[in-house]
Amino acid sequence: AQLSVRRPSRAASPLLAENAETHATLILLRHGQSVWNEANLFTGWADVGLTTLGKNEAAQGATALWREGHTIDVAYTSLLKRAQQTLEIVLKITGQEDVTVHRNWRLNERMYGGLTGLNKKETVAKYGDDQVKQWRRSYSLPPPPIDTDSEYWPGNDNKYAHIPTEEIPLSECLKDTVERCLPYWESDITPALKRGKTVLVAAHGNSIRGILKYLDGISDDEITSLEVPTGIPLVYELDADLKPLQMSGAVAPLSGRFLADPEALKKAQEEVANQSKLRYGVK
Ligand SMILES: O=C(O)[C@@H](CO)OP(=O)(O)O
Repeated sequence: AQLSVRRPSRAASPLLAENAETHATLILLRHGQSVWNEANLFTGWADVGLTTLGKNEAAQGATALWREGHTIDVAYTSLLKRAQQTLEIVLKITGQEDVTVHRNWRLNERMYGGLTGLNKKETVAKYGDDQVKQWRRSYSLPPPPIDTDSEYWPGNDNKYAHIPTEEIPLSECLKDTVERCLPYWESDITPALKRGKTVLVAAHGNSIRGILKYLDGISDDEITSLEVPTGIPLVYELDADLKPLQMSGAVAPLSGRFLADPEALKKAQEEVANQSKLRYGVK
């Protein structure tokens, strides 16, 4: 059944500085925990589904959005099922299953190259903390390329048969991810935002980090320490030039706000960073 949604007046959001006027709303959502997140494996374009916890995270994110009364006009996601499943859960729980969903490979996770399928902590044990940190978070140094014989090279997956071979990555750093995300941002997402729509993008940790770097003008250095947790919606209000408005409750360097209490958010962000720290957890 359609849930009733309370749409706050756009021009009078209590979360915005006085005189700031919202033209469009952008909601970014990383998928819930995937089977490979759970196993602590480098994932990238490997197409794995959500765990039960991941589905619950998506449901919690959906509830947080529903509580705030967001009415989604149009939704975008990647070609990977963990993001698609998350989006489906959100639209179902918020009673908005009729929303049009656009899927595009340019919103995929960063392609993890030769690291795809390796355990993050085992990789640290083998190559060292510094090397893995660089591979995970350096802005412009890509991990080693994947072998084109590998089952994880997207060129061997018919889902990507429509993409020219030279555009199918062998490995990507965040800079590469930004460069392949932005053309889609400009061609397909920007027009909806320009028309004042409320847009939901269900994507991935690193494709969202790339969009945030662009939106908030975050430096190459600062982006290395920004983590995006699973299943917590991140809401941006944009002005008519699509510049982000500073929202109260936002944590620098972001001007949008995560729908989570600050302590829970910090803990979730630290957990992402700690996935490649040997002394944390068991996997
Ligand atoms: O493995 C991946 O594809 C990503 C997201 O899960 O991991 P990381 O946070 O290490 O970049």
